[in-house]
Amino acid sequence: MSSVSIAIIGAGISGLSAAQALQEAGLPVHLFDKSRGSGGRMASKRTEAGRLDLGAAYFTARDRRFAAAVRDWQARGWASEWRPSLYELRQGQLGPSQDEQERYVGTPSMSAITRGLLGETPVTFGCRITEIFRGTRHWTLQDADGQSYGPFSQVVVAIPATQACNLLTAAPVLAGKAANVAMEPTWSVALGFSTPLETGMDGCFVRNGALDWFSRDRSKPGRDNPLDTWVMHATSQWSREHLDASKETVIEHLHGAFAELLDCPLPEPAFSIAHRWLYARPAQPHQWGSLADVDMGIHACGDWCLSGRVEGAWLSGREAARRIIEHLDK
Ligand SMILES: Cc1cc2nc3c(=O)[nH]c(=O)nc-3n(C[C@H](O)[C@H](O)[C@H](O)COP(=O)(O)OP(=O)(O)OC[C@H]3O[C@@H](n4cnc5c(N)ncnc54)[C@H](O)[C@@H]3O)c2cc1C
Ligand SMILES: NC(=O)C1=CN([C@@H]2O[C@H](COP(=O)(O)OP(=O)(O)OC[C@H]3O[C@@H](n4cnc5c(N)ncnc54)[C@H](OP(=O)(O)O)[C@@H]3O)[C@@H](O)[C@H]2O)CC=C1
Repeated sequence: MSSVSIAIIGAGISGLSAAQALQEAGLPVHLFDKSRGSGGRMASKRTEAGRLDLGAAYFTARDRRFAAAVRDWQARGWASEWRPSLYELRQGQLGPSQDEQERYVGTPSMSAITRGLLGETPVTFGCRITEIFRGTRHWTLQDADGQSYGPFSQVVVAIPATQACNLLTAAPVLAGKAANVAMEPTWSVALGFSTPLETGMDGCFVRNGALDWFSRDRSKPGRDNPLDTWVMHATSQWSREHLDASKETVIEHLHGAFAELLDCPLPEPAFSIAHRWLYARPAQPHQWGSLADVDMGIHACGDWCLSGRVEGAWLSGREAARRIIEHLDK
């Protein structure tokens, strides 16, 4: 086996899932991420109201391999089951909508899972990769400041499709597939209240107008935020139509939609924050697993290759790793 590292661009759940599987097979990896930390859309934002899950609110585990990984994360204290009191808006009426679905969250915040998976893995943060070149045998990466990294035996591109296609030019078939995946935006807003809201709801599927979903942070296990914080996600359509709205406008609008829906008085929030996810979810899910030119040694993975959720992203990273290991074993 080669002692030259495998480069993984993106330290979200798909990149880290690939990294873990490759390292378990004895292959050295090096991760690159443009952010200051791991997690991507599964990260939590550090705010004056505590750590807030402004991206993925929770995840489910329907695949047995992913369910086994989640049990391992639970045993390590990185994740717990979340049993929210769920509501739904149906024909204009809010009502309880409990189900048997098991849902999980990172503890004490969503970030704990990717922090745990990252462990001691070599990583370069604050590094936006802009180009990937293949020489006669190896790959070289270049970042936005013109700095080069390499050599690498293989490259795994584990970032949203819209961004991935720019890095996949060495493999035009892969670049073409990524270019055809539209990613939808999501505006996310958190509001914090000094007095806890008097409602029995912990989470609510709204899917109407501006609001898609909202949930109460303190109903999740391991949270000890000083305020009663609520995170709301706008629908894809509303987010698209308000893509360039100011954060203040978005907060005001989602606050208003939340207040109209609630079954209790809503005091003025003591804290508010908005975050725009430009590439939140693929418009249509694909069942590719991962994309690869195995002979060249270039792979793409992420939620857009499989289901558009945390589970799909994790499975896609595993699949990219499996194909690399299989090819090297030949
Ligand atoms: C608001 C919102 C709510 C969601 N809710 C849920 C939910 O309830 N349940 C669920 O299962 N899923 C949910 N999701 C989806 C889930 O978060 C994603 O499916 C999953 O986290 C995607 O992981 P990933 O590794 O494919 O990509 P990402 O998490 O996007 O990771 C990609 C990483 O690559 C980095 N990167 C990008 N470009 C470059 C570059 N050029 N160079 C270096 N680094 C780069 C980014 O910084 C990022 O860290 C939600 C997403 C959003 C935005
Ligand atoms: N905003 C984004 O960018 C974004 C949001 N995503 C949301 O993530 C969850 C995850 O989906 P998953 O399949 O893992 O979870 P669920 O089984 O909880 O939800 C799937 C959809 O099923 C409906 N649903 C589920 N339970 C109930 C319930 N008790 N009452 C009413 N409805 C329920 C609901 O919508 P649909 O009926 O299918 O329209 C759920 O959305 C999911 O919420 C995504 O919207 C993922 C990625 C990006």
